[in-house]
Amino acid sequence: MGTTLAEKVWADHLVRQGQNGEPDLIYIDLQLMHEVTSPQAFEGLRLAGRQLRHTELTIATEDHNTPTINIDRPNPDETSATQLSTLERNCKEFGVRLHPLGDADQGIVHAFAPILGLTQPGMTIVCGDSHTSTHGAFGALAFGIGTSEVEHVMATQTLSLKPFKTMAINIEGELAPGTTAKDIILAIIAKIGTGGGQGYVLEYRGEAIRKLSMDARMTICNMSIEAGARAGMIAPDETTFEYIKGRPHAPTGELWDQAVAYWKTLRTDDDAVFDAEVTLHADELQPYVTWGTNPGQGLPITASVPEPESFSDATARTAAQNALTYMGLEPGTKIKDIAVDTVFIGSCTNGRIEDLRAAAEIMRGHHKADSIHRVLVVPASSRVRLQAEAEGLDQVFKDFGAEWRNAGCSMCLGMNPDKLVPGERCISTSNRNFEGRQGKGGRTHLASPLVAAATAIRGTISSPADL
Ligand SMILES: CC(C)[C@H](C(=O)O)[C@@H](O)C(=O)O
Ligand code: SF4
Repeated sequence: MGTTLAEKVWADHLVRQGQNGEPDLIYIDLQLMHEVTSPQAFEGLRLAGRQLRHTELTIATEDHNTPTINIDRPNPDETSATQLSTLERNCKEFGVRLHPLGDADQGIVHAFAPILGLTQPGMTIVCGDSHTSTHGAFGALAFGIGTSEVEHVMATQTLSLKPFKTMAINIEGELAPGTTAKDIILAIIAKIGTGGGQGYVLEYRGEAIRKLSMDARMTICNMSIEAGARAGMIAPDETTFEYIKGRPHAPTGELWDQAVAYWKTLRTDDDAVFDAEVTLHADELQPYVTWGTNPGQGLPITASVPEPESFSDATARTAAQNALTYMGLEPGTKIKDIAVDTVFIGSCTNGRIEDLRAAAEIMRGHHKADSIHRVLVVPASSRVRLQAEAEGLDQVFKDFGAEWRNAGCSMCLGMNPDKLVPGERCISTSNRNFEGRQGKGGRTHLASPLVAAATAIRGTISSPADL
């Protein structure tokens, strides 16, 4: 019997196979790092008097606690300032490469690495961050780990793990205009639920996936964790190789040819069997928007806020009831009738250059609705910011009445000054709509950059087709 892509990458990194139900020992090719989940790991190494096993295989950036304006001034938040200075001190002491705030390669951990060509097919990549699944878009086995595991990887370059189960997610057909990778993943999570992927590596396959750019594939893999999965992967193909070629860390010359030859073997065999399989038809998809407080509580934009009684499952019913109370929504309200205060375009889900281009395309020649309080456009990495500025997108955003910011996690989560105030309603291109996620009492509707941009023009949740 053949094997799946995930199983191939796993097998190629097996240091020692676990006996009698014990976990396997897996080699880790790359560890990415940020300020939030690294301090205790460094402290652990320090206390044990250890060094990194492979200093060159851990690379850090600053993203969660960084402000996105006045970055040359002292951080206004003391805790954030301490987090950042601690990372800087730790990286210096242990010799870890760091892209700090102000560096041209600084950015959200899941955005800066692919841009540098650090993320490559067939690698095992870890980070103390759940959205590490993003890197699976390249056919890497990439997943979030806890702080003690971060320390373990630093010390040994390995991890002790039980193999993941495999799930195929087939996306057949083609996306209609106005629908995007974000709608695919929101629809998947709405279908399988926030626990549907638990224990699995998801492999996204099918015609719609093959046609997606790398930026779009990253959007999909990014949110695998929101379905509860350990990781998400897409088999590498010409689109992948084309993206990597010529990037600073991409192999060159003969090594490039060897790499591509290996990467081409990284696909699920025709006779391989997945532990589970789900199919979705891209051509039937509409733009998706969440109405609740978990990423699975999403619906097509033309739907109405559901009645909690419509859920047959008691837990789902209570969850819907609580979500509606928190979100300040009445059942039966058309999603398109919901007025928002704030628009956030950014994050490791949708802050890449193609997302900004798509948003700018819609905003060009328009101005934000008067009822919209603020529109934040935040590039996922400093390279994306530079690229956008070279293309004049920053001017389009500014003319529109949006704020053009420096790179970072920004309003994706309330760990930096970009926060919602209680009751503020936001349409956001990020990946989590949990209570308080974007600031205490803030209300989040997840959507694509196209929907966010159209909403900024009309003031109520809208798709480009409504313009
Ligand atoms: C802070 C970090 C550990 C966290 C994560 O693991 O994902 C954050 O990035 C998030 O998106 O909630
Ligand atoms: S942008 Fe959001 S989801 Fe991504 S790493 Fe930052 S906080 Fe986490």
